Amino acid sequence: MTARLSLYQKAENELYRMDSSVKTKFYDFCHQFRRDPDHPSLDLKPLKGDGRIFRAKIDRSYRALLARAGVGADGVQQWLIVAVRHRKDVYEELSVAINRITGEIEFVDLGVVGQSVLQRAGLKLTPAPDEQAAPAAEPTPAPVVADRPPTPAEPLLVCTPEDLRRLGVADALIDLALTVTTEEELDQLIAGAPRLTAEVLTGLGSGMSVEEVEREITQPASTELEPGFENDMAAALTRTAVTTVDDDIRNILAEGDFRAWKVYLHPTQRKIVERNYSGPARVSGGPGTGKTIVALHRVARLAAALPPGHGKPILLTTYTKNLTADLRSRLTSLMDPALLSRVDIKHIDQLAQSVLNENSAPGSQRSLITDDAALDVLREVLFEHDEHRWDAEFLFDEWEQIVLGQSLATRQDYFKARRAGMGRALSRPERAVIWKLLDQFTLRLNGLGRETWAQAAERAARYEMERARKIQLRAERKEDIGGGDLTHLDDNSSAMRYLRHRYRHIVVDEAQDLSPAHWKMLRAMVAPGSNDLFIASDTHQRIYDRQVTLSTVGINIRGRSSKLTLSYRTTQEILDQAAKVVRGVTYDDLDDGTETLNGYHSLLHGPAPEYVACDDWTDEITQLAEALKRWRKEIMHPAEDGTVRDPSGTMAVCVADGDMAGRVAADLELKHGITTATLTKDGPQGSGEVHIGTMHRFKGLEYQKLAIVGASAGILPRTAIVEKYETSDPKRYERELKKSRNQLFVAATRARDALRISWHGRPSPFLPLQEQKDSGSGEQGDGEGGL
Ligand SMILES: Nc1ncnc2c1ncn2[C@@H]1O[C@H](COP(=O)(O)OP(=O)(O)OP(=O)(O)O)[C@@H](O)[C@H]1O
Repeated sequence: MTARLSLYQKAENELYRMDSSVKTKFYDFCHQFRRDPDHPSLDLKPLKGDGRIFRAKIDRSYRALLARAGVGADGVQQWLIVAVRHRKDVYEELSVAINRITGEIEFVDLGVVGQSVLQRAGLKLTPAPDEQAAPAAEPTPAPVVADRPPTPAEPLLVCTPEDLRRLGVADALIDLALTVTTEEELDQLIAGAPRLTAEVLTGLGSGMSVEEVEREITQPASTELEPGFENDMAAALTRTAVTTVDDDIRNILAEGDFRAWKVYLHPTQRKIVERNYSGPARVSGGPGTGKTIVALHRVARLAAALPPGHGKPILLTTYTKNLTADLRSRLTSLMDPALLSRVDIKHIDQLAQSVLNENSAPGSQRSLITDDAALDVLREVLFEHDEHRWDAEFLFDEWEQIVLGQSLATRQDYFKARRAGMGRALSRPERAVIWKLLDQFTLRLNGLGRETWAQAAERAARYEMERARKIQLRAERKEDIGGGDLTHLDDNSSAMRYLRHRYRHIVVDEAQDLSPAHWKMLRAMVAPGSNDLFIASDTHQRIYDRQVTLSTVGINIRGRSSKLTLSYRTTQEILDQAAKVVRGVTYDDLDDGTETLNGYHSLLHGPAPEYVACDDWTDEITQLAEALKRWRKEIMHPAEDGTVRDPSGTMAVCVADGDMAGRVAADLELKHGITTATLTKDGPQGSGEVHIGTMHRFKGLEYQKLAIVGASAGILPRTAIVEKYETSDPKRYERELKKSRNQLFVAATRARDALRISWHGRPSPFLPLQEQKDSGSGEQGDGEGGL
């Protein structure tokens, strides 16, 4: 090897989209280049704009654009492939620079900036002379000033060149960005810009202030550059998201961007993964911003830093069973098997069950009962006591939120308990009656040998807290006597002597849905200290009625919170609409603060979501079937190299409840010949092409094309359930509405390229239809009852 080659992330993304014949030739090119960059077949020549950029031949039509990136520690010349272009798209006005904020190498190609912007800025691009047609090379002063258009329009961004410089926009794009006058121009500039520039401009374009962008986008991406190495390309290369081109690259290219998340982390993601936290830390961010990816990489990093040993000192947990299976399979493909064996991967209820098993005599375990079945038991108790002041739903909520939520063990505790967020005030005598009823209810469950999931979690938390208390007590006593053995303690059994916290590190995904009991259990399972808890969550996606303030359960994340804003999943068009579903509603940040979607954006673009008003159920299903068939055709359209994609599992239909899921599946199969698979808690059941499930089941998943069916008023939110709270318990009513709104938000953000929402009757009030109408786009038909 006489040259080392790396591939810039943007170039790799471009390659994924190219015909496979170009990919094969590119691979051969890399092979040749590494052996001998000066081989005549490669025809390596400098471009005139920036002395560091060269172009070389991949084949007759395609060129690799390369930047010299210094010499490695072993003396080998390093090159970075910054782009792969058709020869007619190669211009002289290319530049590479080291970003002053991130310290990364950035490549700027003015060729991708829109013509109107270039013209307004007075720039004209100079095509690079192609080797065959090239006249004798003449020095080309770049860029050339062209005629300016007569009437300059108002610039879109309200900031100064100095602001943009401070925010980290690439120097070559600062003046251009300030000449942009329309959103289309800004989008085009963003699409071709280096990553930090794109994020900053998107943030400013979406209305964030310079200060907000600085705080939420620039600061998290900043790196302290070693003095003296600020302009060192070799040092900058180590900070840049690149793939080292070796024999592995062929597989990466063959697999497409499916593997991209394993290879690269965005600098903001990488920072969050690699930071050393002095205590619990949290990453938040809108759907698809890579919170799960960050959590997985964080596990891998923590595992790599473990001292040698056995056992499983790291816990990776999440809320549901199918997400746990997904985390396991992704982690398996990310980590070395030896390190993976040090990670315990369990969903939160499974974890609680293992604690209860450990603490119960054989055969004495209670079996679990669903909330609906438990509610029936409570109804029986109320009936027997001829109690009508409160209905079973109200008391069940009181029990889960207040009694279990705050682990209240005695009547006195309940008298003193704060009931913030609960709609109805309760006097002391009322509390006395309620306590008695709930006591009867839990005794009844106990007698049946049953308990709810929430109850099990609360019991498990108590066992774990007791265990943590013993560990702490022992440690304190040991410290008091200056080390030594505690032979004088009452319980000096070996079980006690070797009692340790279960985990060294805990990583939690989809944390917004965990209950206070879950948090107490987790807190007690890991010793307080550096890197103890790492939490990934988005409270806009909270779809169970759980609320927690982490600081009240001993988890202090202040000063250790970070936010991701770039969606890798959803197009900007889908994201805009989804964000409107939750706009105007306040969300907590799992602590005392609030969380917003400010700066949430995507660099991907696609068609606007479709809103479809239908006449009735049959019409809705018929139109859905037509859309699914159209999508299928699009997915199976042969690629340039003739390959055809398998559409299985790329499309999904999301509905509000299980009954509707069954009806949609039956109608699609029987009336329209479309095969389906139902999403269950164990993943998709059946081998059909289109996945169908309730909104709860879509948490954490993603599909290329997604349809939401039955988005009608009365269903979203379910009037029959929420209506009764409107007057009797306004706070509960608000909570129920929010839960339903969040479900729609989660469902809509599962779509990658195409989203279609349909209803019959009146549309759901959560759909952003009025704005569609006002802007005169999107919606088809106007639905019964109007909007
Ligand atoms: N650095 C990256 N490079 C390429 N793809 C990425 C990167 N980070 C995330 N992705 C991709 O973006 C998609 C969303 O990622 P992920 O599921 O981690 O997001 P999330 O924030 O957890 O989403 P949600 O909150 O909706 O569950 C996935 O397909 C993932 O592979």
